[in-house]
Order: sequence, then structure tokens, then C-alpha cells
Amino acid sequence: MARVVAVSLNPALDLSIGVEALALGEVNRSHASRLDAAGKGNNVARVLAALGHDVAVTGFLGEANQGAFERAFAAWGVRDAFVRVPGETRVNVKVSEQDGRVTDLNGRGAEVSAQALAELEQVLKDEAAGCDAVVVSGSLPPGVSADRFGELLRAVKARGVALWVDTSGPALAAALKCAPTAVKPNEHELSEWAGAPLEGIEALRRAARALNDEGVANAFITLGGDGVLLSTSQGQWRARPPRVSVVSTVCAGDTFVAAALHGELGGWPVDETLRFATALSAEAVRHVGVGETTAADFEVLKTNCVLQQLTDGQPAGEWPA
Ligand SMILES: Nc1ncnc2c1ncn2[C@@H]1O[C@H](COP(=O)(O)OP(=O)(O)OP(=O)(O)O)[C@@H](O)[C@H]1O
Ligand SMILES: O=P(O)(O)OC[C@@]1(O)O[C@H](CO)[C@@H](O)[C@@H]1O
Repeated sequence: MARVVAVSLNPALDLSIGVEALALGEVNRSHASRLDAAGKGNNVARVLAALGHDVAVTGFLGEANQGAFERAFAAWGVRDAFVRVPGETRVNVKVSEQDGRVTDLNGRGAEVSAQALAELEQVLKDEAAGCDAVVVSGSLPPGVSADRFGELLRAVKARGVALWVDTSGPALAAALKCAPTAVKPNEHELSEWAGAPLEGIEALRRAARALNDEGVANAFITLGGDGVLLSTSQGQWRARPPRVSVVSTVCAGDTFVAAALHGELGGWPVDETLRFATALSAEAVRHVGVGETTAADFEVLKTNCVLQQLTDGQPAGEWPA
């Protein structure tokens, strides 16, 4: 069991709504809805705690609707180290249609003051000392600039702890200046960082290698139903998930991050880590919420993932059978 700190600077209550097919500008009748304490870092924390790790969660939480989070943290068995800020934590709406399409409506988040930021910096410094990894996931709330975000990450890095970051846009660019241990952009986030569209696996491989050149040890590029590309200084791998029936892809990326970190913390071989993380994230898309390690067919999902080590200087080519 490892000690991990999961950071959500901009957590959210996820309002997940299931509809047959969304009709814009019309009255839609949902067949299911639920409200969950979420946000990328909290989702990662939930999976890591379920996998047996000692997890603390932090970031900024609005005082006005903190109850749902406090109940969830107690149920997940994670320690609450969130800094409270005035106002409400945002509610993000996720509309899932029968064909697997998901529409996200994400809010900006509660305003964070300079004082709250300084408080969080201290929490991060204290929590990072003596833990095995810090995972920082999601967007920046109003009041936190990309530069200030970079400073927070540097403070964590200075504690000599493994730093995993899953964010996008200017926040990802700021994070990369601190050479995090791992990042997990999806295809779109990577091409935004690269400043050009990335067509095909070879372009993705080059861009992923550029992340390694920036000092990132593990660059995981998630590709939705097409799986993941992992680039390290030791080589590149890709993994393809089994075909599953898609209900909601909302927490798949966070499940992937938590599962990959679990493998890394356990010192697993790369292929074992990739298979586990790919299978668990595929499990996650079969329902609303994060992946369930206790799924009855989890071993089958793992067996049905396809893995391939890619050879430097040679095209990836077709997937092995
Ligand atoms: N349709 C799918 N079928 C099977 N597995 C999937 C599917 N979509 C996603 N996954 C799994 O989840 C992983 C992460 O998915 P994705 O690339 O959508 O992450 P993301 O865009 O970062 O998501 P998030 O918005 O949660 O951060 C993929 O690498 C894959 O293993
Ligand atoms: O607006 P952000 O911070 O980029 O993403 C927030 C969010 O979409 O990410 C999680 C899924 O990954 C959800 O729980 C949450 O609503």
C-alpha cells in the first residue's frame, strides 16, 4: 500500500443524466439521473482507495455544498485535506445518450483567493513530504493562473515525490516546465500542446516522444476506444481495450490514471500495468462512474486487451491479432 495525495483544484458534483437521444432546444425526458462527488482528482482518489492505497484528497472545495463531498470521502475511505473557499463547488452536467455519446457541460468553478492559494500551497508541501506520489488532475478554477499552478507543482516536485499530472491547455504547458513523472493527455490535448493536428499513430508517437524530451518519464496518450500509447525513454507501447458496450466515458481517463499509477507504485512490468489500466478504464465506460476492480469479468477484460511494444524507427503497422 502506498501513500498518495490526489489533487482536484477544480472539483465538481457530476450530475449524470441518461436520455434516449438528446434533442437540443426541446423538453427531454431522462430515464436515469444521479449526482456524485467528482472532479478528476477525486475520481482518481476513489479508484486508488478501492485498490488499497492510503489516499488524501485536496484542492479547493466550496463551503456551501461541501456535505456531498464529505460523505463521499468518508464512504471511499480517503482523508479530506481540502481547503474550503466561499461559495459552491460547480455542478457539471453529463448527458449520456443510448448510442454512447456523452455531452459535458462543465462549469468554471468557485473563485479562489490568493489567501486560499497560499493555504493550499502549504497543505501540498506538508502532504507531499513522506508520500509516494502526488496526482494533480483537472482544470484550473478562476483565480489560479497557469503560472501559479506551475509554482504549486514545483513546490511538490521539490519534495522529491513522483508527480503525475492530467490537465490540458496552458495548465499542461505550465506543468511540463516542471518535468512531471507522468502526464496523460488525450489525443486532442496532445495536439493542442504540439500546436498541430496529429494524424495517425506515427504523429502521436513523435509528439509523445517530444514529451519525454521535456523530461516526462511516462507519457500516456489516451485514445478513447482505440486505447493508449505509452512513451518512455525505454521505449513505446500501445494497448487496445476490449470492445465493450459504452454507457458513459466520463471517468475513463481518471480510472486509467489511477490504475496506471497503481501498477507503477507496485513496481509492475510495463505490459502488466498497461493491461490492468486499459482493462479497468474499459470497465469504467460500461456504466456511470469510475472502473470497478471487483467486476466479475475483470480477468476476461484483461485477457482481451491487446498489447504491442513498438520498435523505434519502425512504423507501428497493424495491430497483432
Ligand atoms: N469506447 C471505449 N471502449 C473501451 N475502452 C475505452 C473507451 N473509451 C475509453 N476507454 C478506455 O479509457 C481510457 C481513457 O479514455 P479517454 O481517452 O476517453 O480519456 P480522456 O479523454 O482523458 O477521458 P477523461 O475525460 O475522463 O479525462 C482509454 O485509454 C481506454 O483504455
Ligand atoms: O473541467 P475539468 O476539470 O477539465 O473536468 C472535470 C470533469 O469533467 O472531469 C471528470 C471526469 O474526468 C468529471 O468528474 C468532472 O466533471
